[in-house]
Order: sequence, then C-alpha cells, then structure tokens
Amino acid sequence: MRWEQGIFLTHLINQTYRVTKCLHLLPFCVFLCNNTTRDREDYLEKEYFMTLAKVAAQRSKDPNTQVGACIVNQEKKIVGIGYNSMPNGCDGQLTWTGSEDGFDWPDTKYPYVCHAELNAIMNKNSADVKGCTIYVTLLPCNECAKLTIQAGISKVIYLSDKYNDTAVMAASRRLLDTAHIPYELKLNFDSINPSGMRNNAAAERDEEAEED
Ligand SMILES: Nc1nc(=O)n([C@H]2C[C@H](O)[C@@H](COP(=O)(O)O)O2)cc1CO
Repeated sequence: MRWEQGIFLTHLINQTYRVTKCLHLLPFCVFLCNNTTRDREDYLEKEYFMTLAKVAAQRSKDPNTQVGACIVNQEKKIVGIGYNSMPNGCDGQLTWTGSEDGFDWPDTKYPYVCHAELNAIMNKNSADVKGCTIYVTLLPCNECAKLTIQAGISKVIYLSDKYNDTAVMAASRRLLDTAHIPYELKLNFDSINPSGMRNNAAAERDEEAEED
C-alpha cells in the first residue's frame, strides 16, 4: 500500500466511524421526512364535498325531503352549491304538499319546486360547469339528469337512492348512461332524512308528548 492510499483509508475509516456514531438518529430523520415533507394521504375529498351538500340540504324548506348539491371543478374548487327550494319570490305562496293522496298534481309542490341540482347550476360562480363533478344527496331525477348533461357536468356522486326503483330514476339512469356520465353512490353516510333536523325535532316532540 502506498502512503496516499493509507491516508485515504484512514480518512474513510474516520468518516465511517462518525456516520455510525449518528446512526441512532436515523429513525428520527426518517420520521421527520415522513411527517414534514409528505402530504397527508387520508385527507377528506368526496366526504368533504358531500358533507357540504348535506349542510346545504339543511337550508331547504321542504318539510319532507331536503336535498343539497355541490359542484366541484377539476381543480377541486367549489363552483356552485344549492338546495331544493321554491322559485325566487315564491316562498310561502306555493304548497309543500307532496304525494299524499287526494291532491291533484297542480296542487302539489312537484310542478313548482326547483331541485337542488338546478339551483347549484344556476348559482355557479364560474363561466360554466363543464367537466365538473356534482355531489348531490339524492340521485338526480330525469329532469336534473338532462340539466346535468346539458351543463357539461362529467360526473355525478350521490348519497341516497331512496327513489331508485321509480320510473323517474330509471329514466335518469338511462339518460346518464347514454350520455356516458358516470354516477357513483357514495356510501358510508347516513341517508339524508333519518337524522335530519325536522325528524329530530319531531322525535323530541313525540318524546315530550309521551312524558306528559
Ligand atoms: N334529485 C332530486 N333533487 C331534489 O331537489 N329533489 C327535491 C324535490 C322535492 O322538493 C323533494 C322531493 O320530494 P318528496 O317526493 O321526497 O316529498 O326533493 C328531488 C330529487 C329526486 O327526484
């Protein structure tokens, strides 16, 4: 061995010794790297937007079914939000009567109510909603499916399909399928009504009546 090689070897041994002295810090460095430089992976996305749709639903004055919708663009920005309501200026002047027996169609809410999807699209704060995803707490009806298609929305995520077996929803699914718009049932949320405020209030009233 030449003397230059000797010096180099001594230097190498010295460095290795220094590194091994710090090896106990390695797990800490890995922890730091994992926790400070990487994005969290379990952040909310679909649940976040669906929760906003659920909150919007709570603004509805429909005593029977409250629906909310939240439209999100490809940058994951909210561009529209809405809930089922009577048309502007018509609050308190039209009935909320639903499908109860004994009422003709013009005397129910159905010809008049603006669905959550329509309101979310109309409330948009962007030029259009092309390529957006709509989060809606109830599967869109055929009229809203048409609206969704014509507005250029490219995906539907819904929470409840309580009217799944009706002709209206069959037509809606046919429309969405034909227009190649995927619709996805977002599970792991309570259905829209059981824990709703109206029902809680009704349950509380029932409990109070039972106590009296
Ligand atoms: N996708 C939907 N968006 C909506 O905003 N709605 C609204 C219209 C009515 O106000 C209510 C349905 O009333 P009911 O038939 O469950 O008492 O929900 C309904 C659907 C489903 O058809």
